Amino acid sequence: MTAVSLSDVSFSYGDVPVVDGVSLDVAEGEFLGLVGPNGSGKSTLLTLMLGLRRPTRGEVRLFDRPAHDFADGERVAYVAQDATDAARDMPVTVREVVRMGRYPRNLFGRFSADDREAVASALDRVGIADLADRRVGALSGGQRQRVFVARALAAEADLLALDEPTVALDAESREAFYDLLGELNQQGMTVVLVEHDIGVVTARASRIACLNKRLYFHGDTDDFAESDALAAAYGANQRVLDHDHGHHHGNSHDHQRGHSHGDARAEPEDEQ
Ligand SMILES: Nc1ncnc2c1ncn2[C@@H]1O[C@H](COP(=O)(O)OP(=O)(O)OP(=O)(O)O)[C@@H](O)[C@H]1O
Repeated sequence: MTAVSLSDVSFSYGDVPVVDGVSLDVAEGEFLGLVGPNGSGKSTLLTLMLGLRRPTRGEVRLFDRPAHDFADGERVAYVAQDATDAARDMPVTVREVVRMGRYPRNLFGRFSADDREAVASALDRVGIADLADRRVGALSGGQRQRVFVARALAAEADLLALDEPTVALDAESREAFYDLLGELNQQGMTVVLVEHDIGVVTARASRIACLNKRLYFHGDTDDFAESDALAAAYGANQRVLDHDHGHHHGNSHDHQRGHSHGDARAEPEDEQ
């Protein structure tokens, strides 16, 4: 089955168009990397995919139903860009956050043995079982991201959507986190990941969508490296070099400045 299907989707904030005529499908079990320059509409497209915004034109379907029909937390888990910042001040434990995955609409429900088992198993799968009783605010950024993934697993989500989840992490933690996403994808989870570091995405994702308001590329990761879509989407004056795995990048400073290097090699073009 198709997890997400976008047909000619456009979106404007007021009269400012930010997504223009995007059509693409995400198959169940796929790992899609959504890349593009800052402000290219990636986060907006992700929220459209999840039915959190309605397109100004076109249609979005999730698991063969209109995306906006989905209840909060139903089949889909979303780790927003600022989720972990907000969590820093929450006076709750790791276990309590993961439990929320069991009751997206009923935080005060009674927990069955099944629920307890699902929470324990989710904590275990993301490797933070030993942190279950710690306060979320007392964790590292990488550990906190795992809490949100565990909550998605406890909710038995079929689609995990993440928006630049490792921006605040150091290089080692981000690699470990993406290894985890890769493992979950191997186990059947559909993953859609917005990430500005093209090298990281091409190392993990099976499919790439490259966006700059419109779609410049959608296809297999291997074909992306060969295509000139990257240069076209990022515009002239943007030189993309080989990814240097030993080089630390991807911190918030990098993020604001622009883009890290990708495996894909491209020369600037005159387009735009
Ligand atoms: N709530 C909003 N109201 C008005 N304009 C917005 C809003 N959110 C985003 N925008 C604008 O829409 C455009 C696309 O933003 P979006 O956050 O989707 O891009 P992005 O590719 O995810 O960017 P980044 O990589 O910087 O996170 C930008 O020009 C942004 O300023």
